[in-house]
Amino acid sequence: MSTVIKGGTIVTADRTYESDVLVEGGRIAAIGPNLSGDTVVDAEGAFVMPGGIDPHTHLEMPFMGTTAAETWASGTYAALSGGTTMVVDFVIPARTDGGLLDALAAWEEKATRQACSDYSYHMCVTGWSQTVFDEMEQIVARGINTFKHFMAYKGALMVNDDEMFASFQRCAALGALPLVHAENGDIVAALQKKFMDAGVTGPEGHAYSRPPEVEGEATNRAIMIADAAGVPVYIVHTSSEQAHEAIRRARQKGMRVYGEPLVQHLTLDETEYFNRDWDYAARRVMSPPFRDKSHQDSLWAGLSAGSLQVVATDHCAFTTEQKRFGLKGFPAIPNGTGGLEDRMPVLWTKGVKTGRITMNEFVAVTSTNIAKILNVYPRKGAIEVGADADVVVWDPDKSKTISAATQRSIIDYNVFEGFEVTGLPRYTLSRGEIVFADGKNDAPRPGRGQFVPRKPFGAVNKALSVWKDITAPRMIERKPEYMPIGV
Ligand SMILES: NC(=O)NCCC(=O)O
Ligand SMILES: [Zn+2]
Ligand SMILES: [Zn+2]
Repeated sequence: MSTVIKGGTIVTADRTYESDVLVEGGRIAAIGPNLSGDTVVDAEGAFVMPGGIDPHTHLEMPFMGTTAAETWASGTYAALSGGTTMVVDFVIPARTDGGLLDALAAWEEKATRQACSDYSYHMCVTGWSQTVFDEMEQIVARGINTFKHFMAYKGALMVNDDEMFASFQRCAALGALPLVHAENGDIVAALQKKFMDAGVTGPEGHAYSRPPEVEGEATNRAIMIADAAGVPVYIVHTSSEQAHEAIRRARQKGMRVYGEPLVQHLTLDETEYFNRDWDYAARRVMSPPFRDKSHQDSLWAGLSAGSLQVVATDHCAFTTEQKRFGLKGFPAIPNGTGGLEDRMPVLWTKGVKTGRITMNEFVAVTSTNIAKILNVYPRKGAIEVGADADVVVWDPDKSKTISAATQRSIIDYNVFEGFEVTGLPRYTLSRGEIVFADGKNDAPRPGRGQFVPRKPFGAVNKALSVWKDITAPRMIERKPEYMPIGV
């Protein structure tokens, strides 16, 4: 059985051209004019792009005394309906001194049964021990080449500098990439207490207690630790000019540092937390919080200039009922928002249609760049012969108003409620299978999604370790005649 995507314009990270795409056995078999196949997918007037990759999700994650309500089944269906064909989810060990393999087993149990889209994992390092050191190697052998570190969430997920340094060195040795949630967790905890003591108990206190400086400081520190350990580093949910500045500066110095703004931070601002409706404001509580417009401008500039590489969602969706756990005080509001379904349409509307980014940059930041960073390119993130046929047929004229009432996500609200978006998937194909067709409401089969293993990094980590070795501080050989006598 073959499928031909006919009459469209292919848009990749570096080219735009008219061509048909032939799909066989789940892969792209040919690209060229006048191709034919058993099934025809109409791409007339549409753009044919690599399916989106969202490298930052927390589906059914146990967190802050509850569990994120978005399931693997609903979240990955929502993703496909918005043009995202692969998600990368964070595995969180239940213990700080190990349990990486147990946590992976728990995540596999949920994902293999339910995932509609392809998926991969990042492993979180939430403490340091000989067991963590040993298990990291086995995690890499299982196809996971990224380890996440939280500099915030004191008393829960947070790691200290020495633990991070140890883990980063281990990443360097294993050919893995460390990821960092960069906020100064000690200062956040102190500011949370300060605002609670002052009677600021509502969601606005969440934003006040996590100012951009807290993020900028931690980003600088994470970069310094990565440099000392001789490993590249990826900063998740970069939300502020201060963090972006740290990344920019490091990159100018030749360091391999990557930055990931979220579509929420690009399009929603801090006034959301000042809304008089408690539920409205609490539903938007996430870390880092939404910032003011000047930070948004900085993030958009970073995407077009190349100092920021990826747009993700950090999809970590709690219901209104769950958000109300923090009614007595904002520190207890579960942190996280949704966005999986809306990332591509919102970014297209607010980015491509406004001229902030080009179509090719859109493909780069939603798919190709992260495929390269995660070492799955060109199997994913490419329209190339031999690549997985993860393709979105994008209709640039199709519009809708985002609404919780019509979304696939099972959450009872949407932070983009009322956004008018133009540019939506007409079809989404995952390994050649049509998993979303506009106007049809059949969800793809849960469990059809496949785990995508990722090999350790060769070139980048090797280059860095060779250079670090050449430039390493060395002992100075001193002849006896240059040494003090009789001491
Ligand atoms: N971002 C957020 O508020 N929740 C998810 C966990 C994290 O990534 O920090
Ligand atoms: Zn985070
Ligand atoms: Zn996250």
